[in-house]
Amino acid sequence: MACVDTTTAKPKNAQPILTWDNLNYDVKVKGGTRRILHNVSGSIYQGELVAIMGASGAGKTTLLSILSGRVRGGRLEGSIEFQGAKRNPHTFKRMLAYVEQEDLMYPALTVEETLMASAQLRLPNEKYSLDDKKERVSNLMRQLRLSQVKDTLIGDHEIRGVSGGERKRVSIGAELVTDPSILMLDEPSSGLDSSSAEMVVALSKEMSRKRNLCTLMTIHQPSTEMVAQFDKIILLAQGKLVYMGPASEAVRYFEHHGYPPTNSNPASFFIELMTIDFESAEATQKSEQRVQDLADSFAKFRDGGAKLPSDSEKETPGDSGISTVSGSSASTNSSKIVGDITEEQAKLVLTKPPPMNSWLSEALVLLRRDWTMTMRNRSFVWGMAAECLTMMLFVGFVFFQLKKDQASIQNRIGTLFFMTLMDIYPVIIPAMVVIMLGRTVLFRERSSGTYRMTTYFFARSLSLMPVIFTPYMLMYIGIYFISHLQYHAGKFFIHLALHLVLLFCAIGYAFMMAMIVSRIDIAATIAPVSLACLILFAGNLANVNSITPVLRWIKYVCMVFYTYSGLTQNEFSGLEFTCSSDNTSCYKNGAEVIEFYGVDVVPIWATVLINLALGIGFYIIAYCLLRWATKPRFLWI
Ligand SMILES: Nc1ncnc2c1ncn2[C@@H]1O[C@H](COP(=O)(O)OP(=O)(O)OP(=O)(O)O)[C@@H](O)[C@H]1O
Repeated sequence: MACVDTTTAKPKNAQPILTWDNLNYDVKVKGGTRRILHNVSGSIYQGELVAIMGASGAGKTTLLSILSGRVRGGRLEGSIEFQGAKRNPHTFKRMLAYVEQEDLMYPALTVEETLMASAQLRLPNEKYSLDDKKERVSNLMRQLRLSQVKDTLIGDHEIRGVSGGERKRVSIGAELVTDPSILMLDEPSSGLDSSSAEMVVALSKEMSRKRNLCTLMTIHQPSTEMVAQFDKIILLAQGKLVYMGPASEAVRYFEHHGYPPTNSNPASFFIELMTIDFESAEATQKSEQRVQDLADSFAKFRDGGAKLPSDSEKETPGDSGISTVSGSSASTNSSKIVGDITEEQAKLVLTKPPPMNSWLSEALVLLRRDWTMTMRNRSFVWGMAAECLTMMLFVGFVFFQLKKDQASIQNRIGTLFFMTLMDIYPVIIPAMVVIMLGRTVLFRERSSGTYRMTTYFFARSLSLMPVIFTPYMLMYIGIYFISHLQYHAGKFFIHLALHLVLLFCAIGYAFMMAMIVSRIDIAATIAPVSLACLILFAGNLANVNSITPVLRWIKYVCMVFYTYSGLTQNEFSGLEFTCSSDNTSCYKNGAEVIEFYGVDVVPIWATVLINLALGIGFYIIAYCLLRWATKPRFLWI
């Protein structure tokens, strides 16, 4: 009797693109460890569309994460080979396109901008001109049926954008813009209506065929039509492999092993078989036993050569018909492609690849992308402008046209201190939120090695500066003249320089805080407290010379202290004040005020330089934290 191999359904003479052997994965749980995957082995070929299916908690995402090299924590055993050799982590991620369950993209970019940024960052300029990249993106949009929404924003729960199905296709497109060998998708149908989910699966199949790509996806409960699209399925139950082979043979396999189909949808039938019933202790034990039997049967079946008797009517000598399921097109293509690995690809497997493009080209692409996003963040841009205009009018008219009497001393000090605080609170917190909003996309892009961290850091900081510096400088110029601070060109420019440097520090501080704390709500609580501490040492609320020596040093790392000190010295030096008979104490000139407030410890030029150094220090710390916080800590075998 003719038999068919149902575990691999491999194209003749083809080498698998990815093979995994005896994968065991354990995680720490309260009171010990829990095994999530048990001795899972398998292989996939180019041109195949493969689904990992199983009930919730079966270990689908875990298996996909391990195969993609993105599993964190726990203990991993076993081996994985890419194109017949041990994987090189640096190069594997360039050959792999990984689409996470959540569509992690910038909501303020359009579909075309998102794909174009991916093409510009991930395709080498040496090989592809800008026009080539545009053409590639345009073809991709056509293939993924996205052309009609190319100018629509990606969107999120706040910004109206493309539909869920379209967003998923953009996520796929952003990964397929290069020519990966393997596409992995984690639950691509989750959250989509049935027709969008079917479209995603159908397009994945089309892409696999056209590009000779191996596509592996986890999927919870596909429709009958979707199951029919898969070349191969991998069924997991409680982390155990219960079937791996052609999708079309799965029902027959279970029937042959004593489980006749109970549902017209094969996926529902498989899930029923593999689900643990928690209704009662007896039901749980029975279903756990069934899963164990299924896993044992499959292990035995595979060890015994994985042959199912073929249907007599289908039987053709020398050809089971099964391998055609896994890829009539795949079979021809696979053997061709495996032999067709370019010299360049072969080299990549052995060595760490150089960055895709030059530092400058990468930085310019990111700067453009970040600038577009910043300018589309209307609440941030207009919020900054409105805040500065309001404060200019408010502060300017509270401290309107200051005179030279004794009351004006307090008012001048009030104006300068308030202006210093304005550089801090209203800048740091919104800037921190804006920086943190892109964290998830940053993690995704770093995991796939899309760009250098230095270019990201440069672009992100630079794109924020004009939006903050411009309204703030205009506000300070306005207040300066409305309040009538000393009309002296030198003093005016020093005043602006002191603010500019403090704003530079504030953005660095915001970056640092955004890297220290991973959640916006926590950051929004910690940042004001840390700033309040700094403000205490600014020299206005407490006389810095009278603070206990144990804490007095803090003023030397307090950027607010330097700016306030510089502004006060700049404004008061050279001023003469009038005294009237009502004044119980009287400052005759600015020098006396400066001395009384103890703000002359550091000369003005030094306050500017020290703040510049502190600012650079914040950026350096923020950069180191960025590298550390976003460093992929994946287990690798
Ligand atoms: N790091 C971990 N620590 C503890 N338990 C974990 C860890 N990772 C995974 N698990 C557990 O392992 C099991 C498998 O998880 P996994 O996310 O792979 O399942 P899944 O099949 O993808 O489920 P779903 O369809 O619901 O997403 C689950 O019970 C999960 O709670």
